[in-house]
Amino acid sequence: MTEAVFEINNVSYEYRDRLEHTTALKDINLTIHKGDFVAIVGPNGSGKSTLLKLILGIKKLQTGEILIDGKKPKESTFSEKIGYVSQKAASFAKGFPATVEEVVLAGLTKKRGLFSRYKKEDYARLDDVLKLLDIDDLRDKNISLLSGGQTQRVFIARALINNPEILVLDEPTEGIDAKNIHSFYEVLTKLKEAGTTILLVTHDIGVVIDQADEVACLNEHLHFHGTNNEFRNLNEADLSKVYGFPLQLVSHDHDRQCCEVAHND
Ligand SMILES: Nc1ncnc2c1ncn2[C@@H]1O[C@H](COP(=O)(O)OP(=O)(O)OP(=O)(O)O)[C@@H](O)[C@H]1O
Repeated sequence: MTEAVFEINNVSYEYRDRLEHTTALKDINLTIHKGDFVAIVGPNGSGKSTLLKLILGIKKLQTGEILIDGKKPKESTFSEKIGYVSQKAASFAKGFPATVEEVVLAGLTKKRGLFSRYKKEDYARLDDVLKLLDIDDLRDKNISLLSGGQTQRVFIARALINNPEILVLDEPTEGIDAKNIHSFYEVLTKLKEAGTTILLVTHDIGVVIDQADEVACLNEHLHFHGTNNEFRNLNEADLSKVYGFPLQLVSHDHDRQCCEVAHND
């Protein structure tokens, strides 16, 4: 087994305001290894985004510990090696007056500074990521004129321009059509082959069990963490238990595949 990139130990999290406390995560233990493609699945409100935000240091830990590359996040330089695409990245782009090239290059701001000029190697890397995501023909277009799927690719390119070792994606295929979802997963496969660790939050269980190496099912607690084969071999009762609410498997063709899941209630 390769070394651990993220170690999440006994992590709990509550949103607190004056009137109420909402528990988002309870006692989560999860280790993610270098080069793995891990999908985090769970129903709405199950704590997926909260867990990603804690891992990325966007939210402050309340209970437990998260180690990145064996170190506390503050002592680690690893955060520079993480590319993140948030759930709402594409919707922020509406009405934003910038071209695709400008948005993707902005991914280098942390490395190059806000006002420094980009280098020749930055433009070479820009060419590479635009080609990888098949958006090189859009480079001079205003981002606000793109479709949802194209915009999502632009934000993935922006996360990739730094050559991250880890890519963290929060529901990246939301609002994208089937054809574009397929080519999006092809990109992830290429990145995985190149050694990138991928952490993907999604509702798309059918696609995920084909693509990811491991599946983690979250619903406040971590109900299951195992290989995609172990996940695939769960029976309906187990699946409902690990997913955290009653589910019915919908089989396709002759193969028993949990391509889709539906509420029983
Ligand atoms: N800013 C906030 N203030 C209060 N409660 C919040 C806040 N953000 C999230 N929550 C609550 O925390 C819980 C977990 O939310 P979270 O966004 O992590 O879930 P999720 O699994 O990512 O959901 P979805 O699939 O709908 O994106 C939910 O009950 C949610 O209502």
